[in-house]
Amino acid sequence: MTAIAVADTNKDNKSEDKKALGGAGLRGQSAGTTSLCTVGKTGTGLTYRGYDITDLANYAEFEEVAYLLLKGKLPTQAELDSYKQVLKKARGLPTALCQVLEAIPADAHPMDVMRTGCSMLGNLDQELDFAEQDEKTDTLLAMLPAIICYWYRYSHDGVRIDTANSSEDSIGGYFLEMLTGKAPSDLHKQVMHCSLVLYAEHEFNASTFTARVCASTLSDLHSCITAAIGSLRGPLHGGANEAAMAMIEQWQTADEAEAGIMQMLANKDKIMGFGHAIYRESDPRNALIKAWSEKLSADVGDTHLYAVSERVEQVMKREKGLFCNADFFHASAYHFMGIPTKLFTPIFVMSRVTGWAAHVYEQRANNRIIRPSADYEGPEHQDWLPIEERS
Ligand SMILES: CC(=O)SCCNC(=O)CCNC(=O)[C@H](O)C(C)(C)COP(=O)(O)OP(=O)(O)OC[C@H]1O[C@@H](n2cnc3c(N)ncnc32)[C@H](O)[C@@H]1OP(=O)(O)O
Ligand SMILES: O=C([O-])CC(=O)C(=O)O
Repeated sequence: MTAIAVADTNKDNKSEDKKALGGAGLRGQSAGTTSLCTVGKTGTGLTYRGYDITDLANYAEFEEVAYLLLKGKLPTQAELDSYKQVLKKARGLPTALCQVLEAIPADAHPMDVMRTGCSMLGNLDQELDFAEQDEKTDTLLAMLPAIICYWYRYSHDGVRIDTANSSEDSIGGYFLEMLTGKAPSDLHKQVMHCSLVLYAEHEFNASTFTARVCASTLSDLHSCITAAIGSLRGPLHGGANEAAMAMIEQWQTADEAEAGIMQMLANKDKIMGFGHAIYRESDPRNALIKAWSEKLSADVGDTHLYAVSERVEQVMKREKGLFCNADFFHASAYHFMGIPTKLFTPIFVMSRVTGWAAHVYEQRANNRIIRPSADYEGPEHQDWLPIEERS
């Protein structure tokens, strides 16, 4: 009797909670404090340390935003120049890391390559004291583009690239040069700055929260970032930009796209690159990357992909009231720049490592181990059964 009464009460509480919190997934609950970012609050709804995302995306280089997140203020020109020099000098991959990357097969998932690369670096460049956190983050930020490009070029083209030598002084430009072996255009470098700025930070999203949970045990930086990469990999989070590309490239015309989306909605499929856990009306990053996608579409003489993407956006609004999140127009933008689809989410990592590291610093500065409770819904007490009496 008692057990049933308790179970019923829990059930009632749970449906009350569900109504109050809009469901599971810790939605609507504050899980800590941060001075890094607001999501869905004032202005366009996204700020980094008080600066609106539109200003940052339109006027800042990615390295300025990295500095803002990691060091707490926008850099002066002299500070920015010297920060970029530090990052540039740290790019060359250690031989032992190259050897590990060469052992990873060409059909590996590039996010697994990023995870392994980060983890291996944690063995070669150990964080022995939290006083080293800035230096370790700089090295990671500098090496993540090199890690993915070294593996990609070796496993796909049989080429060992020289990761230490590049005239490109920005992370975006360096990535494109390492990937293609050619100097990138100014247009492509501008798009990379915007994209990396948009992806840099987003409060307590799943991967950042993963990093903070790991940091709260007083673990090392590489463990926190490796864990975060694993969380970002999933298609409900960072992996959505690749999934969106796989979807839109099936369609040759906007009408075909409309029919395809209607069918997917009838099948109750999730449409990748749409919806958001926090934003209700729009994701402010969408308009910014969409504008670049349109520009790139004209630049490459695209005949259909941008039109397909726009039609998907219209149909999703009309049918479900859902809007594009940061990932949707990233798909076509990256595609127009000639970036292979499977490298889309690793670019997200190259940027978000700044937000993750800044959150690790915050967590360390005011730490209590993150350890929530759970509502138990398993069986009540059970009597022990010797193995021969079990069925
Ligand atoms: C950078 C980023 O990580 S942005 C997110 C990238 N992820 C994606 O694009 C994946 C597709 N989108 C989704 O799966 C979800 O919108 C998430 C994971 C982003 C957010 O999930 P939730 O917070 O649970 O979404 P939310 O509570 O707003 O969902 C409301 C309803 O809309 C539906 N919905 C939300 N997004 C979508 C979508 N993309 N396609 C179809 N239906 C959707 C949900 O199924 C839910 O319906 P239900 O109440 O009948 O179950
Ligand atoms: O905030 C989220 O849940 C997901 C997201 O948009 C991000 O991490 O950029």
